[in-house]
This record gives sequence, C-alpha cells and structure tokens, in this order.
Amino acid sequence: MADDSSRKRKVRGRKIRSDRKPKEGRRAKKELARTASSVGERNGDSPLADPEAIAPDPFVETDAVTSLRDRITGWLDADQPVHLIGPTGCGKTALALSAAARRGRPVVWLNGDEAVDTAALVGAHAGGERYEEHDRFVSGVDKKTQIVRERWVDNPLSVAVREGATLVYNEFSRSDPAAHNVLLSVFEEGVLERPGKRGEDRSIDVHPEFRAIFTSNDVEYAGVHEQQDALLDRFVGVHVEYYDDETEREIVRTHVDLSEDDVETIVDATRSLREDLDIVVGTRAAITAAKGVSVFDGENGTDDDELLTDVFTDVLSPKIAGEGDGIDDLRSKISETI
Ligand SMILES: Nc1ncnc2c1ncn2[C@@H]1O[C@H](COP(=O)(O)OP(=O)(O)OP(=O)(O)O)[C@@H](O)[C@H]1O
Repeated sequence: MADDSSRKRKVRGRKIRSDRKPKEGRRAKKELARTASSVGERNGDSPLADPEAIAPDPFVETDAVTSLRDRITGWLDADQPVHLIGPTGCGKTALALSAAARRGRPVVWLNGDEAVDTAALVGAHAGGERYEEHDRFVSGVDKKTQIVRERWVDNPLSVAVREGATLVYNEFSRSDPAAHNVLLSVFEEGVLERPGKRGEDRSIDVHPEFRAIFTSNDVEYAGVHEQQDALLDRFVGVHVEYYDDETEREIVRTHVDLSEDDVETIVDATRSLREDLDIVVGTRAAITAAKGVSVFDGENGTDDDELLTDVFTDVLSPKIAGEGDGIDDLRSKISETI
C-alpha cells in the first residue's frame, strides 16, 4: 500500500478505516440531520440542519472535485440557483452537500418525488388549536370563551427562504412541475407566496442569503417530468460526469479498507464496464463492489476474475431484475470485460 504522505490529494475526514465505528458515528450524525429534516417536515419542527452535520464525510477533494465545487459556490455567490445534472451515482449529492456546507448557512434538505406538491414545499394548515379565555371581571362570575385558532405549519421551502438557508433539492425533476410554480416568484421577485395561508403574512420576503442547489439525474431530467422553461431559465446548469480514474480510486479508498492494487483493479473494471454495458455503472457501484471484495476476498483477492465477476454481477443485477435471461447475459458480459 502506498504511503499516505505520498498522496498529493486532500481528503477531508479519515481515509482508510480498519475500525468502522467512528465512520458510522459520523454517518449516523449525517443520517440524523437528514431525518431531522424530514421529521421536521412532518411535525412542524425546524427542517434546518447544521452545515457541519450535513457535510459529506469522508469527502475527497481532488482537483476535479474542487473545481466543480468552486463552480457551484461561485454561482451561488452570484445569487444564481444551480442545477446539477448528471448520471446516477456520479457524486451530485455529495457535491451539492459539500457546496452547501461550505456556505456556513443552515441547510434545508428536500427530496423530490411524485407526492411533493405546493403544500409540501411551502406549508399547510395543521388543524385547529383550541384554548380558553377566562373573564372574571364580575366578582364570582367566571365567563369562559373557547377560541379555536388555525395552526399553520411551514414546510422546508418557507423555512429556507425566511432563514436564509441553502436549499438542497435532490432529484427535483421527480416532483410534479406544478408544485414548482411558487419558485418562480422566489427567484424573480424575491417573494414566496404561501397559497392556502390567509392574512397579511401570506407571502414571505426571501432572505438575502437564501440560495438553492437542485440535482437531477440526466435521464430522468430529460424524460419523467418536464419542468417549466420559465423556471429552468432562471437556473444555471452544471453538468457533472463521472470523475477521472484517480478521483474514483481516491473515493473508493476512503470508503473501503482495501489495498491500493485491489482498489485500482476494481476502479479499472468499473470504468470498462461503464463503457461496455448498456446500464449505468456509477462510482457508487465501484464502492459497493469494493465492499463486496473486502468481504468475500478469496485467496487471490481481485486477481480472482471469478470473484470479481460474481461481485459485479450482484452489484449490477438490480438494474436488470426481471428481464428474462438478463442475468446470464449480464454475467457473461461482465466476465468478458473483466
Ligand atoms: N467527493 C467525494 N468524496 C467521497 N465520496 C464521494 C464523493 N463523491 C461521491 N462520493 C460517493 O460516491 C457515491 C455516489 O455519490 P452520490 O450519492 O453523491 O451520487 P449521485 O450522483 O447523487 O447519485 P444519485 O443520482 O443516485 O442520487 C456515494 O457513496 C458518495 O458517498
């Protein structure tokens, strides 16, 4: 294994771990931040997460990674919403969270899906709040009045624009475009309208520090829900591709405790499969394959072509599940490539 000090690349967090506990602790913390965010959506608690807690860890910072992240933070400084577009598992979410964390502002995390509508973004009435008023003005007489007040619960977008948070809206193209109409006035006029809310505070002025990063899978972005042009017109798009081989190796190394040679073999195989197969083979697949090799490691490690073929078949087969002879085909193509 190469000496750590020989590596030029910067890695935030710990590199290779033999003891997984600290990493799990950090992961749990990050999971907690995300959970807090989604629980907040449901309970009316704050969906704001601490930028430190949401920062991806470990996070590899090679030239390729930092130049992309600088582009994102640069556009955010220029007060432009950024749309990260790229294939599955290429590192969009990690980049978005890292850029958001660097701003040092609270982060609001939102996941796009069919169920996201305007209320899920801005908030809704959450039933009535009942309380009693007692009037004892006349001695010996207690006059009770029951008052029912409507309770409004803000959802993540309202909280983010009011508090000047960085909104990270993951897989935003999975949501119904109609839900995003409220975003137009946010970016155009600096005002968020809260449909359904009555009274003077129906709209919120957008805090000057509010920023937004959107991510989309390139295939879904083109296909599933076409978002309105007026909205996309206000974004800048940063297209993300798979990283160079050195960055991918560094990423795999930080996630899995394996020798340099094994990591190199796995990343090389991943990159060849990406070329040869019709399915998407992302960096996540390389990390999962490395985990598989570290568990099933036979006598010869990654020199064992059969072991590598088995591992990659398991990693990639969910993408072709249920397609007839698909698995056999997949295995033989993987075997040929390896
Ligand atoms: N710079 C990095 N440092 C460390 N790990 C990284 C880095 N970039 C990506 N990864 C890891 O690679 C895997 C894929 O990254 P990520 O989840 O960000 O991809 P994605 O493009 O958002 O995927 P999807 O489209 O499926 O949501 C994750 O396990 C992530 O932790």
